[in-house]
Amino acid sequence: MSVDSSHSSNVRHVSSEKLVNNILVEFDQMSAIQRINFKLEYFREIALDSNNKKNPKSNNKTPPPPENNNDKPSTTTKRRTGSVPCGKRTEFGYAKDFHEQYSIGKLLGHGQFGYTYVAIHKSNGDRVAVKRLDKSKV
Ligand SMILES: Nc1ncnc2c1ncn2[C@@H]1O[C@H](COP(=O)(O)OP(=O)(O)OP(=O)(O)O)[C@@H](O)[C@H]1O
Repeated sequence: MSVDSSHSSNVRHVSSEKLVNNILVEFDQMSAIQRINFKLEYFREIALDSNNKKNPKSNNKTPPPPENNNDKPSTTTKRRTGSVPCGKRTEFGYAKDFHEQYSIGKLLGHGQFGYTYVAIHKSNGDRVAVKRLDKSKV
């Protein structure tokens, strides 16, 4: 499955869109088990991040960062497993111009976080499933 983030009204920069497109092309090539692991890891990241935002000083299970190490920002939510570092810009080598390459077709269905459409590659006719995410929900 692929994901198209451009539906969101608060797209901040092109690199972010590129990252999402690249991640989703990778996702398209994963096996069912890999997709499940990807989703689990993704939602774990969101839960961790949202917990840290809500309770920055709370007594959660994440150990506090070492004090006064150096001037670098804290990395308490460091990724532990998985191959796609959510929130970081990663170059997968795929083109970012999704809408140049694909046209969006009919709606296939929807989940909690967005709607899934058929997308057709404009030059070779390949059909893929594209998930359009509302960024306010992730
Ligand atoms: N490759 C596909 N081919 C046909 N239909 C698909 C495809 N992928 C998804 N769909 C349809 O889109 C619906 C939503 O898919 P999606 O993967 O977003 O579900 P989900 O994982 O439950 O969503 P969420 O994670 O947002 O809760 C599916 O129930 C299915 O009907």
